[in-house]
Amino acid sequence: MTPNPPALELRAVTAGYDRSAPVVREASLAVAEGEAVGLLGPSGCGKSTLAKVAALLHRPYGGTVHLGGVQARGWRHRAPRALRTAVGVVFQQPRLAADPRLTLAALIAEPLRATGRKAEALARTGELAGSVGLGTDLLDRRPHEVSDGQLQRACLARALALRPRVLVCDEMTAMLDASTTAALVAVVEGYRELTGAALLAVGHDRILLERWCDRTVDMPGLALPARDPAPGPNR
Ligand SMILES: Nc1ncnc2c1ncn2[C@@H]1O[C@H](COP(=O)(O)OP(=O)(O)OP(=O)(O)O)[C@@H](O)[C@H]1O
Repeated sequence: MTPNPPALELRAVTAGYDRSAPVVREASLAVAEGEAVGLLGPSGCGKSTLAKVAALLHRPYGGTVHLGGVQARGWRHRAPRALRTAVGVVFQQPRLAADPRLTLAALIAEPLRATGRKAEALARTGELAGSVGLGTDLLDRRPHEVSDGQLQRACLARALALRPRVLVCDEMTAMLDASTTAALVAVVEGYRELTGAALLAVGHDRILLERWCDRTVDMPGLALPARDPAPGPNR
């Protein structure tokens, strides 16, 4: 029997913000269906950049991204809907990731509305809020009227709204206290148990990621060894 393709696969991805000096060079990584992989590495090594590439939010200069064996050929809004909705993402700073004008209810329902599922948005917003431990009394508030932890719960609910097969958590708990961290990790694990989704969790906290994930990888180790220079005439 042919094994299932990885839920997420990055092949020799080169990415960054200046083509002449990419921050990620030929990074390769595969996350199997149902697997949780922790991505570790020092600050500034390019973890978030790679996470954005994996979530189809940042176009790489080279290499390919595959979701469930399907190669991505567009990025951001140009990515085909089936691929865009296959991956959910939660960032470190909920205040940068959330539109300050939206109520938490509208924030959570954003992906459902954006994909034309208005009735489902109405029906499921309360359930999604409940699944991340957010009281329905908070749903009419805007981001500036809730705590970072509450807002991050709403961002996690938004990421889960379309039931993604892959969840990318980029330092999701870096700004949160220990009990909120444990609660959000438990939500992600509950979702994965229910759906078999794969997880790419990015962070600095080796202890947390080693406890949370099936395995961890170190960002510098993802880069392929530099190619040997082309042999010269005397080699
Ligand atoms: N939008 C951007 N424009 C230009 N440079 C950027 C941008 N975002 C990140 N960088 C630079 O790319 C490099 C890698 O950043 P990235 O955020 O991917 O690293 P990181 O490993 O996630 O860091 P940290 O652990 O501190 O979050 C850094 O030198 C950073 O300054």
